[in-house]
Amino acid sequence: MDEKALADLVVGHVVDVPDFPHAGILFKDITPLFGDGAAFRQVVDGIVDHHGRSSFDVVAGVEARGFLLAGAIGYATGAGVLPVRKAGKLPREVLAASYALEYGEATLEVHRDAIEPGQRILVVDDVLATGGTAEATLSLIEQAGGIVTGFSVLIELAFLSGRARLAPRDVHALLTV
Ligand SMILES: O=P(O)(O)OC[C@H]1O[C@H](OP(=O)(O)OP(=O)(O)O)[C@H](O)[C@@H]1O
Ligand SMILES: Nc1ncnc2[nH]cnc12
Repeated sequence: MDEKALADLVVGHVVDVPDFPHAGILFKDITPLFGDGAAFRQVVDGIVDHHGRSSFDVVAGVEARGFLLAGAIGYATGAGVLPVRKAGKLPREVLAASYALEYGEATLEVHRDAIEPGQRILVVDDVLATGGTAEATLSLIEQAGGIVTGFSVLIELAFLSGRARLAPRDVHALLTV
């Protein structure tokens, strides 16, 4: 499926919800896309095709919505998944990074021993907004000696300029609004 068709597919499966979770936020609800098996498969394939299977060793997904994409890509490619979790969920020694996102603040964690030095990691999530979440994920992976080979998101909110915080890395968005 070409890039235009993928963007149209995402457009057709997103619901804009005003004032969620706070007044002034236009929330991009992508649950209809995950609920449509054919569409979900097309976006997973589109992400893998963009980066190329040989460009990464493992797929990192950011809790919680990023897990849905990472699980599917990690399974489809046989690469497996690195879960990037919200604070306090991982049971062993962690690396942590705190950050601000479009509508709040949080801390992300990975197990300290989950990343091998030089391991090539594709990071996936549903939405790139301010880039705070993605930048914190990048910092965790690099602290552990991993290499982020690219980012993929379903939707990029370009007016929040998150992409600039990840330069010069490859940031791939199926839909940019
Ligand atoms: O670019 P940013 O401004 O950092 O925002 C993007 C992040 O915000 C959402 O996650 P959220 O923390 O709401 O978590 P959820 O997946 O658990 O709903 C989204 O899934 C991204 O991870
Ligand atoms: N506007 C938005 N919609 C959905 N997820 C988001 N994460 C950060 N901003 C968001």
